[in-house]
Amino acid sequence: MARSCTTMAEVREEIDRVDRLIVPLLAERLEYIKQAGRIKQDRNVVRDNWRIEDVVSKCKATASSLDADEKMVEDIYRFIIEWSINHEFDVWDDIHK
Ligand SMILES: C=C(O[C@@H]1C=C(C(=O)O)C=C[C@H]1O)C(=O)O
Repeated sequence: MARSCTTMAEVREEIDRVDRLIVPLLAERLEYIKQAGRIKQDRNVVRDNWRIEDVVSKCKATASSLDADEKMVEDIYRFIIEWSINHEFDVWDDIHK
């Protein structure tokens, strides 16, 4: 799947290309987090532990199907989800102030 590179310039070109794919997806994901903060009626359900584990297990399954590093994916997703929950709390609090 990844291109075989022979120079660091090529490696960095590919990393920059991949990052230009990842960042818009992170931004789109965050738009849905904002909508969750608008839709949820109760502050107590902003953090849904069942859903956190559901997201992590689905992402690990995707990583596994690609033969990618499941632990890396889990660690990054747990960070993204915690960041998202903090942002969702900010959105919720702003709407209900
Ligand atoms: C978006 C939600 O809110 C939170 C954010 C999640 C995420 O970043 O995927 C998952 C669970 C929630 O604690 C949700 O409940 O689905």
